[in-house]
Order: sequence, then C-alpha cells, then structure tokens
Amino acid sequence: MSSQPAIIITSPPSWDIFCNVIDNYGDIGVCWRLARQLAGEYGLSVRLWVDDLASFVRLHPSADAQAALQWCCGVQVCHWSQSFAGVQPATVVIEGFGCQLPASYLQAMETSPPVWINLEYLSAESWVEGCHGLPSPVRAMIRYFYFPGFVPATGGLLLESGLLARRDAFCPDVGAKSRFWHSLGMLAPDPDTMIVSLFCYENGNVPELFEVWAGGTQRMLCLVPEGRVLPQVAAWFGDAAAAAGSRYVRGMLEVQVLPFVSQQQYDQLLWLCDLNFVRGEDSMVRAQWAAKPMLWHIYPQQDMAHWPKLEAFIDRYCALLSHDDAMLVRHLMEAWNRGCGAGPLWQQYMGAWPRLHAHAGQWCSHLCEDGGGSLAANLVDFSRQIMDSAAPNLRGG
Ligand SMILES: Cc1cn([C@H]2C[C@H](O)[C@@H](COP(=O)(O)OP(=O)(O)O[C@H]3O[C@@H](C)[C@H](O)[C@@H](O)[C@H]3O)O2)c(=O)[nH]c1=O
Repeated sequence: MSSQPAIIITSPPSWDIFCNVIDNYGDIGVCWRLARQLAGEYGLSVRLWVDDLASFVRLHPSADAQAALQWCCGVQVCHWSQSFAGVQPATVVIEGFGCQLPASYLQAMETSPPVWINLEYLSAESWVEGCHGLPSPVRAMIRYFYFPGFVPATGGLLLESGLLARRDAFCPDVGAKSRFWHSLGMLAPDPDTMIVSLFCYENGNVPELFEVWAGGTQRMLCLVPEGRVLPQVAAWFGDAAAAAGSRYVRGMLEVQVLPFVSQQQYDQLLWLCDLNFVRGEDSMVRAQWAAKPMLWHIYPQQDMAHWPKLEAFIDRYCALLSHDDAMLVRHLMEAWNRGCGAGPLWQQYMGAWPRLHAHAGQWCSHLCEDGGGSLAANLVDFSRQIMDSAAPNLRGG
C-alpha cells in the first residue's frame, strides 16, 4: 500500500468494501462485482477501497489507475493508501477475504460499531455450512464470518439479476455475437469449429491438450486471454513470447491470444465458447452461469491444501451426472489440476459431450433453484437482520 494524502470524506456511505489485492484478479474481481451490484441493484451508496488500482483497471478499463477517488458504475472507488485519517466508517463494513482493516478505521468503528462482515473465499466443502454467519468478538465489537457457497446454508453466489436473461438473449443473437468477435479483432469462426476459452495458471497439460487438438479431426479454436499461461502457449508453437493479438495455427488447432477484457465482455466470451477453462473463484462461478461445460483450475496452495476444496466441488458438480460421466469429469478435472494426464482423457470427454453439454444447463438451473441464492441479496438481508436485532454494540443500538 502506497502512502498518499488522506481522502477526507465527511458523509460516510452505507457500505464500505475493503479489498487487498494479494495476486491475480479474484479478490478485486469479487469485490468489484459485489460493489457494483449493491449500488446498481440495491441503490446502496457503496465505497470500494482497493490497494491496487492497476488490477482494478484491468477489470474496468475506463477507470483511472492514478485517481485517489473516482466514481465507477455508481460506486465510489478509493485508493486504499496507508493514510486513513478522517475516514468515517460506513454502516456496513465488508472486509474482503480477511484483509486487515486500517488501524485508524478500526478505531473509528469502535465509536459507533457498524455491521462488520468478513467475506470469505468460496468453497464447496461442507464445513462451510457450520461456519457461515458465525459471530466473533473483536475489540468489543462483533465480526461476522460470511461464506459464499453452493447450498442453502451458505451465502450463495454472486449473480446479478438479469444476467441469465442477458445470456439467453446473447447466445442466439448472430448480430451481437459478430459484434463481439469484431470487438476482439476477429471474424466469427466456421460454425463447425469447437470454441474453447483457456484461462488458467501455468499448467503442464497445455502441451498435451494442444497435441491432441492439433492432431484431431475436429477444428478447434482456442481463445487465450493474456495471462500466466502465455509462455507455455508460445513455447508450444516455437515462439519466444505471445501477446494479445498473437495467432498460431497447427493442424486442426488455431490459438488466438486475446487482450484482457472487462468483466462484462468476459461473460460474453464464456457464453460464446463451447467449453471454458476457468480458474480461481470468480471466473469459475461465471462459467457456471454460462451454462457451458467447464474445467476448473483451482488456485494452487502449498502442501496440496487446495485438493479437498477441489474434490468437494467436483462432488457437488458431478452429483447430477451418471456414474460413468461423473468419473470422467472427475478424472479430467483432477488431471487438469495435477498438471498432467488430460491429453489421453480428451477423446473420452468428447464422447460424452452431448450429455456434458446438457448437464451444464441442468447444473446452472439447479444452482438457481436449489443453491444458496444471490450473495448480494443475502448480504443485504443479513446486514438488515443484524441492524434490526437488539445487538447493543451496533450503531444506534
Ligand atoms: C480472463 C479475464 C478475466 N476477467 C476477470 C474475471 C474475474 O473477475 C477475474 C479473475 O479472477 P478469478 O477467476 O477468481 O481468478 P484469479 O486466479 O485471477 O484469482 C484468484 O486469486 C487468488 C488470490 C484467490 O485466492 C483465488 O481464489 C482467485 O480468486 O478476472 C476479466 O474481467 N477479463 C478477462 O479477460
């Protein structure tokens, strides 16, 4: 966090969201999406504090990476610098992913305690249901742990109202799709081409899959957003480095490197593709709303700590599939996350394709009907319940 002059804001908003960007785009991706939805759909005044504006600008390219304070989509976006003097806390304070609130802000909270929520990372593991919403006393205040999730006893998933209707209008709209291709500097591919988006961390399966795709009988177009996997992509084609705009062809495989696009455009990209490779947290959720088959590269942690989280998701995701198809998806998803072994499974995966395609739609409907609901709506309800309760340490209590 850089030190900058303090931003003096006299009238506090109703919600403050704090985001400490650790690496990648998931933290700011989730916080920005939530902030936008709270402001746009719930009419709340929202202030988003982010310590790395450059990452924010990648997701929202019209933003200014130098501005200490700016308005974006109805959200007051503030650069979270070291100095916090003069900042009055909001009524609801969201601490993104356990980030440490500034000391002066914490002190100011004690005068008139807000609803204080620590928004946790998404996990499909069952222990989440027991921990979701639990209070924890801190400095004579209460901090609540809020867990997004896939089942009713959790905080649910970020889902903007109207997203699925926009998706359903976009998918059959030839004009909208061709405008999208055009915005990427491309022409729409032949209709018999299988289109795949590849957003992942470094992954040893990339050469394996490229080999299979290039040597197969199906025409493949692989769209790779700029990011960590590019060196591997370039190397497979014998190139020193790839960048947005790079295009490679070998056999039946064409690879096109895309610029990093806004979150809204990224949704459209997922809707346009037949299969999406996604990673982390937010793109993984968006791929499920896209209702297309997807392969998830979970954020790898030390000592394989991420593996139970991966297995928990696979268990839930595959529950609606037949035993054989579920095993296939499990083995491919595990191989993808192990970094080897995906290539030999590809033909089998393609053999189950019509069922996997149908399953992606069923899974999306299942999440909408029997999942945990909308994370933003749940947070709004939760904070209102806390405010309405007689908790003595809350503002006005
Ligand atoms: C490829 C692409 C992604 N995006 C967005 C979608 C998401 O909001 C964001 C990517 O975030 P994720 O999918 O979550 O993957 P990530 O790998 O970038 O973020 C990760 O960061 C780690 C620190 C966390 O622990 C992980 O849980 C995870 O969140 O970027 C675009 O807006 N445009 C693009 O072109």
